[in-house]
Amino acid sequence: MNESKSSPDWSSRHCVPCEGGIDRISADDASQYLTELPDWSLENDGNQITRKLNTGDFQTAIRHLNAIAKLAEAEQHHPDLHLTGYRHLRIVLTTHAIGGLSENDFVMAARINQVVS
Ligand SMILES: C[C@H](O)[C@H](O)[C@H]1CNC2=NC(N)=NC(=O)C2=N1
Repeated sequence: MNESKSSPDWSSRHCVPCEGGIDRISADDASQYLTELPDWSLENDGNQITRKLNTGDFQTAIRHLNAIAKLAEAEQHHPDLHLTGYRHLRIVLTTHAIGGLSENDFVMAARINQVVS
């Protein structure tokens, strides 16, 4: 395992436009990356990462949702956002263009952590 995989410092990076043509990140590498992002889990055979945020109330959930939407537009990488039970937010990241995980998903996860903290 190389140094960049153990300390990628995702939050200092930005998403790179992706329209395919790159390899999906393997489930093994994704698990390693998630040691830096403990609120996130690997799902769907290693093709997506998710975070659940149980906020205190509807307004807080909407505030987080709007902050994530603004970030997604700035980075041009867009998570699926599920708001259920009026205050439970589930965030799903995958790279549609490759049908799996790219570095963009980990950059977004780290940046989402910053905007919802
Ligand atoms: C060129 C630009 O990166 C693409 O259109 C983006 C837009 N946002 C995206 N968001 C996500 N989650 N996956 C993508 O493949 C994707 N593609």
